[in-house]
Amino acid sequence: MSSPEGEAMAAGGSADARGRRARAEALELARRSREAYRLAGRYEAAAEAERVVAATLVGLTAIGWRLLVDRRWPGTRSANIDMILVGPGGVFVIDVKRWRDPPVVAEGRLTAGGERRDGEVGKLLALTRTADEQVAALGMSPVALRPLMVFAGHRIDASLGRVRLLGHPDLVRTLVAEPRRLTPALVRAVASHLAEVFPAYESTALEEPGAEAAPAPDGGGDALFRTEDVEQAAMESLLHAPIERWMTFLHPEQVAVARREWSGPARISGPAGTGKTVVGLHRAAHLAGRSRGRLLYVTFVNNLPRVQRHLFERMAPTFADRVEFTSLHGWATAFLAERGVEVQLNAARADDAFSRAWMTAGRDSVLTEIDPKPGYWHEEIHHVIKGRGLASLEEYRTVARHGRRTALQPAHREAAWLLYEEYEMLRAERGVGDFNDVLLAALGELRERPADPPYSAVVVDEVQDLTLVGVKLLHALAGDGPNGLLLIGDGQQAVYPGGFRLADAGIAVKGRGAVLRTNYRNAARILEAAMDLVSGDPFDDLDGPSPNGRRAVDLTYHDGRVVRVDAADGDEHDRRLVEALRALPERNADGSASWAGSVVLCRSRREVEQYHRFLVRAGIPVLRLEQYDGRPVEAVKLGTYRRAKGLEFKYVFLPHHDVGLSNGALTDAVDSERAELARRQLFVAMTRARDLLWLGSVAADARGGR
Ligand SMILES: Nc1ncnc2c1ncn2[C@@H]1O[C@H](COP(=O)(O)OP(=O)(O)OP(=O)(O)O)[C@@H](O)[C@H]1O
Repeated sequence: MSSPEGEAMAAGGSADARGRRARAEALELARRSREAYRLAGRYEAAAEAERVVAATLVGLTAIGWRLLVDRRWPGTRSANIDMILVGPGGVFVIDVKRWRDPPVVAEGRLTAGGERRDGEVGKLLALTRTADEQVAALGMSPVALRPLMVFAGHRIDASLGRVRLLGHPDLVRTLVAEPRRLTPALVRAVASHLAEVFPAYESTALEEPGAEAAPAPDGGGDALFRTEDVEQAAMESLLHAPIERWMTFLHPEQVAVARREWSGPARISGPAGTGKTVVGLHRAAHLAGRSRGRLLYVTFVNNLPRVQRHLFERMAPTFADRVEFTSLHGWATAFLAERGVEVQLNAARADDAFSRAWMTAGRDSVLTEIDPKPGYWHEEIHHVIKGRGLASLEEYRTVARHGRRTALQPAHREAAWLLYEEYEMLRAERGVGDFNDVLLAALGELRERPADPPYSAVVVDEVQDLTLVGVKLLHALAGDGPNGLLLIGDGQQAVYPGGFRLADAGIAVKGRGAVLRTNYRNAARILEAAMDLVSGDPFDDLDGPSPNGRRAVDLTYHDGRVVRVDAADGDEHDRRLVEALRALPERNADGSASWAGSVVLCRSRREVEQYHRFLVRAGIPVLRLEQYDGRPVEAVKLGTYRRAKGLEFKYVFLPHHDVGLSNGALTDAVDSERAELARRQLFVAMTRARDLLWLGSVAADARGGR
């Protein structure tokens, strides 16, 4: 996922220039609004407050906004919505209200003078949906469209779902302060499109120049709004980095997927970098706009929800408090705590129980014929036996171990089951649970009593990394209702062994799938290098196996480089890494390298620790991915391949990238399985890079580095 790395600093130029621009905009707005006010006096026998609203909106046209007045709404019966305003902050469908009694919003309802006025909100929403459809044809996401009720003569600032309610004194300031979404050219293009699809009843009187003008109110522009307030609002908008383009515009096919009606659980798949998460986020916003309930956006890795939440807050601030971003384990732990169920999660003590179990039931068993190292069997227990929630040896005997390439004989399955039972006994003796226990307990609890209030939709990102129990849990949470469960993922990027078919989880998605095929992230050379690595590897993609790793992907052209460094020894390797980091093309104002868009990724946590110390000694600021939330930080990010799931960076550095990959023909099935997993993990790391991929390696005899 892209983040506004580096853009914040570039936003709007120097502080002085921004200040001048904000002041100029405020003055121009005041001047034009005064003119409009005088004109409004000529053409309308309008109340003073209404005249002020109209004048200030017209004034916005002097600073880059487009105003469409008195539109016809084809296909709708209520045609009395007043205006559509298009500007740097997006599209606003505006209904100006001239109520005698002040509007009141309480408990999700709109009233005035003690009478309910929800119908008015419903009407505005319905018209906004018509506009949603029209902008979708331009590839514009509904997140950039906001229905606005403006109250002449009253003061209010509230929201009812998607609808914002504003009194006229705060109107201009609020619109001007919006972060910038549309460039001037896009404002023109969107406004022209809307002018065509929503034709005017007649040309508006307000826009005609008048020969005679009524006098401006006392104090001129100050009676319409305070110029200083608008100046401050313009400054606020200029201080924020502009909203990334994909947060407003998608490929029309992506918009169609985000808005599609699905009668039950659905699935979005596609190779790395094809905008799966982007579509997932837009879909979450779309669903939030149509329902009143909570939504859950869940993924496996811990730090990704933080990054996604920040992206969503920028992209669709209106709905930010409606969507919960969380990791699966984070959600399950909070849910169990809410229900008063205790699971003493202690991964370290659970691992210790496994080591003991291995000593008694593993290391002298037939399992060593397959793999003498306990790691393989640890994974077998966590991803296959417990991860699938298997209840008996009988079940385990016949289960298809999707994603694990090494065949097990009945004797091996029996031995693995005994090891599992030993582990469970020792773990229980210690009174601790592992991650699977948390998910199993949450699933049991949910089956007994559903979540209250329920989620109206659950979006699962990176679904390929979940265990079967994890997916069952989310299915139990979302149910089989329309637009309830959306699974997003790509089997080629699975970084854990094991695997399952959706049918195993009782989830049917037939006929409700979308495949994305255009890579928007990686430069062609980077994607090519990554694809080369896995092109011979079949992979499991939840619905069934895929025969090989080379997939049809369309590329969006952009330049980029793959730099391969073959060093004679570890010291040279690391020296060249530092040189490459210092030579990054992006610079700070003082000419030093900008680290904001770069990441160093390692295979293991141990290696991360080593590189952390090394980079700090070399005077390079480091931010661990555990602390990264997607916002720009002037430091090199550092973490494991697994932690980098779902993220993206301009510059990606992979030291010792080829350790653990197969060099020749591997005869041992477990070794080839391990090498294949290592390739897939490296593939994930490589496909995080947008513009530069640095691949470090050391001649085999000198491997080991520092
Ligand atoms: N329509 C679009 N126009 C321009 N850029 C886009 C578009 N859609 C997506 N992108 C860009 O592509 C990048 C990759 O998107 P995203 O992270 O959603 O892909 P993904 O399929 O989830 O990737 P992965 O599976 O590798 O994590 C985004 O950060 C965004 O910058």
